[in-house]
Amino acid sequence: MFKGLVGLVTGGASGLGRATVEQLLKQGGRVVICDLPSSPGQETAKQLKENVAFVPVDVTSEKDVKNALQTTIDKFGRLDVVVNCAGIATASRVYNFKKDQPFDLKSFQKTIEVNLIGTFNVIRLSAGLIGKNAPDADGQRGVIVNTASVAAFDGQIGQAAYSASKAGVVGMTLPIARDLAKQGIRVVTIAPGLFRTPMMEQLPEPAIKSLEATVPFPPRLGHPQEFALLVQSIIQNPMLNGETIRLDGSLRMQP
Ligand SMILES: NC(=O)C1=CN([C@@H]2O[C@H](COP(=O)(O)OP(=O)(O)OC[C@H]3O[C@@H](n4cnc5c(N)ncnc54)[C@H](O)[C@@H]3O)[C@@H](O)[C@H]2O)C=CC1
Ligand SMILES: C[C@]12CC(=O)[C@H]3[C@@H](CCC4=CC(=O)CC[C@@]43C)[C@@H]1CC[C@@H]2C(=O)C=O
Repeated sequence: MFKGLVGLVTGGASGLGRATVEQLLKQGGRVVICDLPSSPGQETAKQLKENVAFVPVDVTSEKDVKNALQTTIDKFGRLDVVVNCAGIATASRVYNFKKDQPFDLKSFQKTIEVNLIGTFNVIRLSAGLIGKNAPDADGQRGVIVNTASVAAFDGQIGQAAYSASKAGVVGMTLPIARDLAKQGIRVVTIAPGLFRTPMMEQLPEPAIKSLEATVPFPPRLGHPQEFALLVQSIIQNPMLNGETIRLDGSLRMQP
């Protein structure tokens, strides 16, 4: 089923995105990695060698995303699957009473811009291309997978911007799935708990250890490959659509 499949993965140079790129390639797919010019995307594509291309993309830019889609067509001739992993994590309380300072509005806007609007930008621009595929026996033309976070549901202190951005991704999942249903394009969102990636590794190891202890089972950070396996299952299972799936070892984050 994956043989010849063409995927585009945003944030594909690192963490959950990179694991997804590797899994799609392992299954016989071809992949376009979209990530910031400053990311290790070029080296990643070189390491992975065949059936992979890197395109420098800021997901908030219409021009960049259109360019990535054109490269996808030029190199691989079609697009079947989009996986949106690009994202940033920011943390600040709504008001810092010690410094007598409100939340910086630019930081709030940037978080929404990348995590929510960037995801929407990629979906809106790629849907037309996926819709050009001939339908399979089930009428399916392709799949879009988004990445939210459990912070969309149990946002912690300091996560107003991050949680709002991820809740937006959860909120748009069903309406976009409905918008694209007639074309046979499915839309599913994954809400990961805590995964060991460079984003998580910004935290000091003792903080990571104490976070791990809050995960009921298995009491550890998720491996990025476990995220990639869920992406694979979503692609394989035609009944999954319009839904957000928590992937969190039953974690409910504390305030
Ligand atoms: N690691 C974790 O525990 C969790 C991660 N997530 C989400 O999963 C997604 C992937 O995160 P990780 O792999 O952990 O982080 P990461 O920091 O390892 O990877 C994120 C990638 O997104 C890219 N990126 C950032 N802004 C971009 C932009 N404007 N345009 C294009 N690419 C951009 C970065 O360059 C980076 O390569 C993010 O959306 C994150 O919010 C959600 C829940 C938990
Ligand atoms: C986003 C997430 C939870 C966080 O808020 C942190 C982030 C790792 C980097 C961080 C460093 C800090 O000093 C403040 C907190 C945070 C922004 C975490 C990575 C994954 C977490 C998540 O999405 C959980 O669902």
